[in-house]
Amino acid sequence: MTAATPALEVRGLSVGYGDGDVVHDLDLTVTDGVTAILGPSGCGKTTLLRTVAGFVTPRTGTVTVAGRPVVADRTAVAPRHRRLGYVPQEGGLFPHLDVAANVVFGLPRSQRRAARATVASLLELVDLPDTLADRYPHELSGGQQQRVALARALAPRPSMVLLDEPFSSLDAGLREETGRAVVRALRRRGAAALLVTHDQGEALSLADQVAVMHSGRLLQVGRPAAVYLSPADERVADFVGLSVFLDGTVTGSAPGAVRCALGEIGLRGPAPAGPVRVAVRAEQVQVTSAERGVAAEVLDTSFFGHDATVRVRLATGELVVARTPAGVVPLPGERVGVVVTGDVVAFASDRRP
Ligand SMILES: Nc1ncnc2c1ncn2[C@@H]1O[C@H](COP(=O)(O)OP(=O)(O)OP(=O)(O)O)[C@@H](O)[C@H]1O
Repeated sequence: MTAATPALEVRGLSVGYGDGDVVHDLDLTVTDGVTAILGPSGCGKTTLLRTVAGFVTPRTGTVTVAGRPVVADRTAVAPRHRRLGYVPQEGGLFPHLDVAANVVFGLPRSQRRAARATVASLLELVDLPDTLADRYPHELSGGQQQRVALARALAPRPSMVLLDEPFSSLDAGLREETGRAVVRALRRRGAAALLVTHDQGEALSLADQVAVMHSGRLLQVGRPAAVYLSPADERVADFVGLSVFLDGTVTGSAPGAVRCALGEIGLRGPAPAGPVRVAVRAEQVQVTSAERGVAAEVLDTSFFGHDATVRVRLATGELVVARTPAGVVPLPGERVGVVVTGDVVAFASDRRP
């Protein structure tokens, strides 16, 4: 594989189990690094991952791993020969084998015996101490189990690792720490990764590239900031981040601006002239004193510690959500003013989800 050879190329992939397809004519290129497949439950993320792994046979399409076709016209390379690592949701460690035996399990039999030093270096790779080598999976925390599962997946030096919701069973703090450790290990090893998740925070914070999936199709593939700041359509804006959508009009009277119930707001990126749907991120909405901004009444609030969300109803009837600092949360029923900071994106009105 040369530096220019993508770690993974998927072209025209359609996959179904019965009558209809659950993945439709999908294209995806992973150059290197971590690509997150982000989408709601049932959109086909796991099916895509399992098809790349070779556990599911597609109806049509091709899959190329590090320049080598593994699914093509008359080719279907067996899963174990695809040079891919696989980390399932709950690690999938063998309960009757200790950590060392689990880690070397993916290596050819001839290499397993001489592997004590290999075990130590693989555990070090995932930031675990060698002292865990003799423990059994039930003697490890959930985060440690996932790191061992990654060490096992990386042992045969795959060009890419497939991770299926690997952190979903971990609690919030552990999830973040384990996620960072896993990405560090992948980078150290120079392995690309496809990470399936329905957690947008995980996708945005861990991945180099985010592919937003909906009903078996990819709506947008791009860097995390691009997907967040310039969503391709209303469905992406709705699924990634917390937004409110308001009817608006791009009149052209103020260039690069849109008029909606929150006033006239600058536009980020192009928007069609005429009626549009305006996406305003909750963190762009400031709740202030009633004398300022657009008049509103507080409906309810949710306190999260690091911040809070405040749901308000505008005098025009529209509901708007604001993300506010946790120290200044107004009370339900309070009359407030609402101000938008920064630019917004807008989509043609006929492209509602
Ligand atoms: N083995 C199977 N046989 C039949 N239908 C299946 C099978 N596996 C998945 N499906 C269906 O295919 C669709 C996509 O499922 P898939 O598991 O790929 O989605 P997902 O996005 O990974 O969902 P989740 O996040 O809930 O795991 C769903 O409607 C599901 O019911």
